[in-house]
Amino acid sequence: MSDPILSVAHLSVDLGGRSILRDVSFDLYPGQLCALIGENGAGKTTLLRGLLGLTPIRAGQALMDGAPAGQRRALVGYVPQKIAFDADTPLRTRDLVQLGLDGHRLGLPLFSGRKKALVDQALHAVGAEDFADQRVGELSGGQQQRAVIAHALVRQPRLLILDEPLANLDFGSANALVALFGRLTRTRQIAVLVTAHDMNPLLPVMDRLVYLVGGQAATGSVEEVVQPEVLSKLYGYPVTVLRHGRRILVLPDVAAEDAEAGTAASVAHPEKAV
Ligand SMILES: Nc1ncnc2c1ncn2[C@@H]1O[C@H](COP(=O)(O)OP(=O)(O)OP(=O)(O)O)[C@@H](O)[C@H]1O
Repeated sequence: MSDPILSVAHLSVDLGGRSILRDVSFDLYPGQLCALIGENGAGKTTLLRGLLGLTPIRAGQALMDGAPAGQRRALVGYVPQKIAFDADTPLRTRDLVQLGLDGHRLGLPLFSGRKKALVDQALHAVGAEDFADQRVGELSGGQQQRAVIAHALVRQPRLLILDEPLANLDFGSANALVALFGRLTRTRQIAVLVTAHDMNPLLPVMDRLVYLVGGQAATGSVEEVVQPEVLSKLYGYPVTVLRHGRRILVLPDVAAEDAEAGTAASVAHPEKAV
């Protein structure tokens, strides 16, 4: 196997005097899609910002292509959370994608023919040709996501990072985007890191999983990570894993909690023991 494009080892981050991430480790290789799953406030965005060198790391390291992550931003296409455009934003999809080239190359302009070819390639890669000349503010949520992904892809990054790209999308649009992530990973052999609250939509394309709970992570394949023992340790209380068809649900293990409470009650009130 080739070298990892991203290697995170024992990463810890503090913010505002509070520990937000503790001892997070995982590797990501070209041609792999990794889902970073966690509830609100679990630390997903903080982890991404640490990787990008936007938030200081307290301990551990994040290497991109062997160098400290902040020094390798040219390798990365980043789509932050919650990008929205006003209906009257005077920018076509094509212009937004081209900004991905121009914004980083001031003083070193590309020839316009080459620029147009790169923009067309990125629009094609995300299936945005049909709305390339439409204003971004007039696009649907799913189309806007495609537009910002094309913007991030236009410089042909080796690592694509997407923060909550499925938020607020209907089922069909989310599934179409997930299929797009799978295609980009395989055909371009790039590494893709996607954050989400729910792992289910991403299961069909996911190679690796980083499951974050309160700043601590379990990492590996879905089979390795989504196990009651692994997740119970992470949550700090018993959880059960239910599989229904291709869907997975992680729930507090009520039976185990009741049993534990029963034991505690028995100890506290031995006369009640059966
Ligand atoms: N600049 C900051 N200073 C202090 N605390 C912060 C700062 N930014 C984030 N936090 C805290 O860090 C924790 C993790 O936040 P983060 O945004 O990384 O979580 P998240 O998993 O991305 O959540 P969400 O899914 O809601 O976006 C939260 O408790 C948040 O309040």
